[in-house]
Amino acid sequence: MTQSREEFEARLRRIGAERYHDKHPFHDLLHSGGCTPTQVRAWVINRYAYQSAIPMKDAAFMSRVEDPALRRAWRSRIEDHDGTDTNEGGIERWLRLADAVGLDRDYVASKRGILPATTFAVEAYVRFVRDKTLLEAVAASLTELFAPKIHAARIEGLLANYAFADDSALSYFRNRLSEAPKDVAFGLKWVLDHADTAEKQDAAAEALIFKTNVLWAQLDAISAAYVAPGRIPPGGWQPDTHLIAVAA
Ligand SMILES: O=C(O)c1cc(C(=O)O)c2c(n1)C(=O)C(=O)c1cc(C(=O)O)[nH]c1-2
Repeated sequence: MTQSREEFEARLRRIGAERYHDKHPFHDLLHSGGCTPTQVRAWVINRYAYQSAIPMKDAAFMSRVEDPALRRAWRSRIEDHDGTDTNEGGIERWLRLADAVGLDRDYVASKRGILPATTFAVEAYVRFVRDKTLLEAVAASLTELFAPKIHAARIEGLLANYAFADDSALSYFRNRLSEAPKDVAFGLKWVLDHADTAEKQDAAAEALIFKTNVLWAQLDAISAAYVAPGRIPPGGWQPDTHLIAVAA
């Protein structure tokens, strides 16, 4: 049976409450100051896979949109990450975080050393957005409903617990606090407007679940490789390599 707008929105929010990666133990470790410099660096390196793929998935999305108004509403997402003449952009901000934790930013940007499972998860998201319906693609982006809370917790936790953390290092997250709400307000309304049958609502909910799995799998991969006992897969970043002379 088709759910009302309100019921369907509540269903989407429940998916976040149950499955979003703020529940992952690696985030508790990171935000509470329990990560070693190696674990923080492993997270920065691997999360770059996600950061660098986001504008590519948004470009993949836009390449399929016939409606100029939808493309116009969407394109700021690419600029938020890639930057403009007046905005350095999220990718550059992420590389500043890499600098701050003592990593060679060229190594991070090269994406060598990213864990296999992280790569698979991120590629699955780009492919999902390229291949599924537009409704499923927009619904998958709605994990951003839950992101501002984790970004705020991260700013607070990192500032309190790590010497590397300052306004410059954490500017990525502070910017997302203002960028994400505009994206998600648009995306949520679009999904609620377009998921007008039970089948479409189910597909949108499944897409959001898929996306929570993309996020969760990345943290599982980092934990399996870098949290004790820890087994780093062949080709994964080796601790104490590709550093610059700054203490994390
Ligand atoms: O730090 C996080 O926990 C987190 C999560 C998510 C998310 O929920 O997908 C995004 C981001 N950050 C983020 O910074 C970001 O730019 C972003 C874009 C998207 C997307 O699916 O289009 N998700 C996220």
